[in-house]
Amino acid sequence: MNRQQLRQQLLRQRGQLSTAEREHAASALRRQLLALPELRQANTIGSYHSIHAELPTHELNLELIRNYQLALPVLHPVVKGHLLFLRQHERTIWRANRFGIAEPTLRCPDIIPLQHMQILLVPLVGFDAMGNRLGMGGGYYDRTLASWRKGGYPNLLPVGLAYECQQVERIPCAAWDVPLPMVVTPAKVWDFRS
Ligand SMILES: Nc1nc2c(c(=O)[nH]1)N(C=O)[C@@H](CNc1ccc(C(=O)N[C@@H](CCC(=O)O)C(=O)O)cc1)CN2
Ligand SMILES: Nc1ncnc2c1ncn2[C@@H]1O[C@H](COP(=O)(O)OP(=O)(O)OP(=O)(O)O)[C@@H](O)[C@H]1O
Repeated sequence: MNRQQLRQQLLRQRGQLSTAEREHAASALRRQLLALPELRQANTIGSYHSIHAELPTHELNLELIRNYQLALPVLHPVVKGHLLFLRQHERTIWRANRFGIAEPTLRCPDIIPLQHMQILLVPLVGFDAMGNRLGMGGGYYDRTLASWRKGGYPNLLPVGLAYECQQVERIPCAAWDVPLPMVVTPAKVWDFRS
């Protein structure tokens, strides 16, 4: 199965989860994630607004913002295929981007560079036992993580969030794919670093 076929199959499977199953998974994942020792040392966390059948992140983001500075992705207005991360605050004005995802309106003082984050939560469509990741196909997070992979942000831990059903035996990967060091599912913390 190629990447596109695998993506379609995984999106179909994910789409079949009921609302109750999704909410239940989100609350179990929240418990796993908030108990991570790596979160104790963090002060700035990059997250995202879930869309479609993605594991819901709304409650998680509400909890995170109580204790951390939270940064949310914005499609880069100039550099195509790239993301910027913006600090969320009480005056943040939201708008839907071209994928229908709510993002903060761009204000330069709100930009948080990746070197100032300790944790970056990453959406995914599928992952395998090596931490390889399959996303929505835009390459946004691969570009975001390209410098991290080269050792650019030694204090940043990217963490994929997924349902159990998103795990597959093997993701056929491309040269630009950046394997994740950690994936958290409702049942388990997958630490691929050791
Ligand atoms: N919640 C969330 N935010 C994110 C991402 C993500 O995967 N999830 N992205 C991760 O990179 C970036 C946006 N990338 C996206 C790429 C494609 C589609 C999308 O819906 N594409 C098709 C449907 C694809 C399909 O069903 O096969 C569409 O527009 O209808 C959405 C987001 C940045 N923000
Ligand atoms: N570091 C990079 N530099 C330039 N192009 C890249 C880079 N990473 C990915 N791309 C391009 O992005 C496209 C989509 O990549 P891919 O299918 O791996 O996306 P994805 O990981 O599924 O999506 P996302 O990261 O947005 O969730 C590819 O055609 C590839 O050429």
